[in-house]
Amino acid sequence: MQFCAVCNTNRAQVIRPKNGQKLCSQCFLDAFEAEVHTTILENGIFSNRGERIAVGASGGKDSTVLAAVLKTLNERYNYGVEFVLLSIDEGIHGYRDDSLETVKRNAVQYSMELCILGYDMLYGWTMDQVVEKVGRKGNCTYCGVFRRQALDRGARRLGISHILTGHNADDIAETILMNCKTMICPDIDAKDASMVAQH
Ligand SMILES: Nc1ncnc2c1ncn2[C@@H]1O[C@H](COP(=O)(O)OP(=O)(O)OP(=O)(O)O)[C@@H](O)[C@H]1O
Repeated sequence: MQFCAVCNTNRAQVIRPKNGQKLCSQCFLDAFEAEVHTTILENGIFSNRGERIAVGASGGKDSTVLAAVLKTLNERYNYGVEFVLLSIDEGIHGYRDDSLETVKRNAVQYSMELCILGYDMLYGWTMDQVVEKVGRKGNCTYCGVFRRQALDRGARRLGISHILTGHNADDIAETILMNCKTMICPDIDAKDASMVAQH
């Protein structure tokens, strides 16, 4: 059995990809929260007390962790800001419906206001209808562009000028690989790029 590199008492349960450190779950949570807090302070992310800030909430693990850690730190360090969950329903049957249920539960659990906006409300088309019209090829590109704009429009409707998203290091690596692919490796597709990013 390997012991946690920080407390040296509990069993190590996580290997941190960024530094190879083996930590128990409590020490991992402590380190993660401390790093997020430091990033918030160093970058002056919450400089306007009383400001309402949107959290892009997809119902997936990254944005759920984001909402949870923001609630914890806002209470612990009294940033004095208010978070509003903003969810975009692309209108993809059998895909977003389930995750929106998670967002609704999160809103209750974290006591955050929730705003759900659909592509149908914003653009007059659901993604299912777009696919029916243009086919499957390239539909992720349409969807990604619509989603970014939908988050902007949603925030404007709420009178909010800042949006936080749960993009992580893998997402950034994937974006870089996808942007490079035409130059260095034209055959790589999004799934391959994502797998490379994770390694
Ligand atoms: N439908 C959505 N509504 C609101 N925000 C979204 C939506 N989809 C994505 N986002 C925001 O963009 C971030 C990155 O989205 P991406 O599609 O890469 O999902 P992901 O990396 O799987 O994250 P998650 O686990 O939160 O779904 C999410 O963490 C979230 O903050």
